[in-house]
Amino acid sequence: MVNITKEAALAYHKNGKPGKIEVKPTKPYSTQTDLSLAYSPGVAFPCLEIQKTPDDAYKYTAKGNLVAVISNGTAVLGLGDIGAMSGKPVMEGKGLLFKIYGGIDVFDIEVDEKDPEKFCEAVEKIAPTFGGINLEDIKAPECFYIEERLKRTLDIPVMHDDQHGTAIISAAGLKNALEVNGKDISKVKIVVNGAGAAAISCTKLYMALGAKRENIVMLDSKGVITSDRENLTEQKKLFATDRRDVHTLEEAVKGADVFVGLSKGNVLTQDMVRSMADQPIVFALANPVPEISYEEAMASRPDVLMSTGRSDYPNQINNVIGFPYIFRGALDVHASAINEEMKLAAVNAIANLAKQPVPDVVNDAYQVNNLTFGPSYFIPKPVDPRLITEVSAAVAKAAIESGVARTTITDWDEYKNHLREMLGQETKLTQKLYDTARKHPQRVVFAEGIHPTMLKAAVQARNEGICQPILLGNDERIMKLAKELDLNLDGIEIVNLRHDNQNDRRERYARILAEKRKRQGYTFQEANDKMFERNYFGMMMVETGEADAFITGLYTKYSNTIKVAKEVIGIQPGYNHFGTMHIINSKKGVFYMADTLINRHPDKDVLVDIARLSAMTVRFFNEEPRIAMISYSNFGSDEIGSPAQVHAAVEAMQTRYPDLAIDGEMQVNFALDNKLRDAKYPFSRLKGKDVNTLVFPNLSSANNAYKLLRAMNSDAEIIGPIQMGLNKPIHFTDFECSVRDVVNITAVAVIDAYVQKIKENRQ
Ligand SMILES: NC(=O)C1=CN([C@@H]2O[C@H](COP(=O)(O)OP(=O)(O)OC[C@H]3O[C@@H](n4cnc5c(N)ncnc54)[C@H](OP(=O)(O)O)[C@@H]3O)[C@@H](O)[C@H]2O)C=CC1
Ligand SMILES: CC(=O)C(=O)O
Ligand SMILES: [Mg+2]
Repeated sequence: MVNITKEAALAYHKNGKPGKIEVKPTKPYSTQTDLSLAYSPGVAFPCLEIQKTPDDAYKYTAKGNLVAVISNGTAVLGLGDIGAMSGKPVMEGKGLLFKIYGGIDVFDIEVDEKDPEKFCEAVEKIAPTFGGINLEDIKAPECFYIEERLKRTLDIPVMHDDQHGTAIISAAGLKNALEVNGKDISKVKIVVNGAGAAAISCTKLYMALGAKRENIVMLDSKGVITSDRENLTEQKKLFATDRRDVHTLEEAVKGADVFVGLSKGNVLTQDMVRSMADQPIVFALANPVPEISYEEAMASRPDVLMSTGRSDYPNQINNVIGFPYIFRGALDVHASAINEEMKLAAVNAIANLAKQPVPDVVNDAYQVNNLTFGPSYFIPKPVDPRLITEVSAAVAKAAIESGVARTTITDWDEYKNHLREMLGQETKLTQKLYDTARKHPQRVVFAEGIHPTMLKAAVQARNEGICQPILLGNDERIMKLAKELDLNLDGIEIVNLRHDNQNDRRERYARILAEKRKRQGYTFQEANDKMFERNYFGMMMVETGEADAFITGLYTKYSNTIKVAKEVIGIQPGYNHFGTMHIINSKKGVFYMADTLINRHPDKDVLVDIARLSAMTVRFFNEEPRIAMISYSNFGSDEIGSPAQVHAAVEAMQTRYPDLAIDGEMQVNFALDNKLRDAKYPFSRLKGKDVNTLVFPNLSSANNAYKLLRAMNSDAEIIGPIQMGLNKPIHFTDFECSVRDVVNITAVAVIDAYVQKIKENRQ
């Protein structure tokens, strides 16, 4: 749990550029021509096109991806009516969340106007700027009128987030919490504390899901809303109870199954929670202070299913899990509204996602091993990268089906890929690897079946359809671990090499290896002993064709694996060395780096082999290599030691491959900036070319370069290590590889195996 102090929060907002968001140009602006296009005279042309065809605003301006977060500051979080400008940090915060989770740009607009008519007029006048309007923190009952009117008068999606964003996510939470405790929504007794924007809308949606009005008791600041109370607003009347035995919260929650708080902090006591029915659901959603703290609720009884609106506790129910994705889906089909169908589609998509296996990135973000559906995880986490694909696609589909979309989407896979790319989660390369592997799945042996990362990766690779996994290891221990991690091993073979059911297999492998290495002094007995080691055994499976690829390295040191690979598999003809490459899949492009793991102090000949292998591997990924041989010196400026070796390797490569785009030695900045390079070294063979391959002078520099990128949490995805130069698809992992890393390597191994098979068939 994170402890946020006032000082830290103020410093966060103040430091650097004050506030949290900024506007950035999206078109070039460095030359006179750029400026003439961006502004006068060029800008007149799109203006006139839009005048003729208003929908062209989506084509020529930022409208289609721009949402206004508009508030008058009358119900800012649970802080109350603090005024328009005081609410600005919250509205900027919404802007930040829209951007990072939905890729949507936001102007936050604080309107100093409490009169609903005048407020609406202001919004209506600025609406042409935007593709959608997110109303925020406007108090009840005015918010109901405001939203209804703007929905009627505007032809873009308008949503009051505190009403519907909250309703969608809390309804998904309620649906799942009821699945956890096995209760029926039509029978549960629900107490809603609060009768404002959020509470009314949430309760309406619970009823749409099956909750019964007669089972609901709602309270406002004056206590239980009974039907005999005077001066009730229209919205409160909808939920006024005919019961006369309850007046206070304490009385209302007695025996209740569900408490939903959308009111203010610290109004629910531990005794009240204790008085509720078995396995009570407590959603204490007031912000920033919930109706009861997470700690207090959990200490009151062990069976409580607890949520708050805060990100620092489990089961966060907060509209952030809804609004970025709801607007994303609505904007992408130019929807004219956000309707009930779209809201229900979002509820179901969010609820279903919590039941799917959780990706590593989410476990890592919360520093846990294994989030699984249950009492402390029944709502997806806001950082879950699948929210954008699942929720936005469901919303967009519902908009199309319910007739409010003005454009359509036909290829949903492509749409989802586009969403992933937009957020930089997935770029084409990774997608291409998975798609290719999926078309040609192979039998992949995972050496360390008992390692949780490898076990999860094997299961995920099977789920992705990219391979038929074979796990090496003790079957009982693997099955026990799978049970603990809630993994299904259907379709995955386990080979316990100590008790292999193919009785003669170890012996058979030993004979083959001994025969192959007899001239290196190998005896059958030595080879037989080695077959008790997973790397020997697994590589022999590939060597004999009983499997297609092998993944190892989570437990084993490279030096050991390298030795075994050389003995069992051997280096490709025409090479004396092998190496590894890491791929940096960044917003700047895809870069290939070698040798990142194997050759510690390469001399000229080793560097030549690494450069040749790199060229071959880059072509394997369907790209033409453009290789910079890296050093701390440029084109001979340093003439001794490592730069001289690199220089000699470049000369050898250029002589041997006159058409290959390779040059050096050069520093990394010259490699990656061709303008800089061309200006200073116009003679280079790489003139005018964007380098895509970096061959480093030694292991320390290559290894540190990719690890530095990883440690800096850059946007780049790092794929690898990718083995280059062995006779068969034997691939290695890092000790610290994540599940995703291992699955990525598996995809590469599968393609590697498939390509080798094609080559063998041709020969
Ligand atoms: N987790 C989430 O995603 C979200 C949380 N919220 C939180 O919900 C709360 C309400 O927000 P919102 O609906 O927008 O605000 P509103 O101002 O529209 O509504 C507040 C409601 O709370 C009632 N209330 C105030 N004090 C009490 C009390 N002691 N007991 C019972 N009811 C009380 C008010 O009663 P009366 O009608 O008598 O004035 C009113 O009905 C805030 O704390 C907000 O942060 C809101 C949206 C999303
Ligand atoms: C989360 C939110 O919108 C609120 O508390 O007002
Ligand atoms: Mg709000």
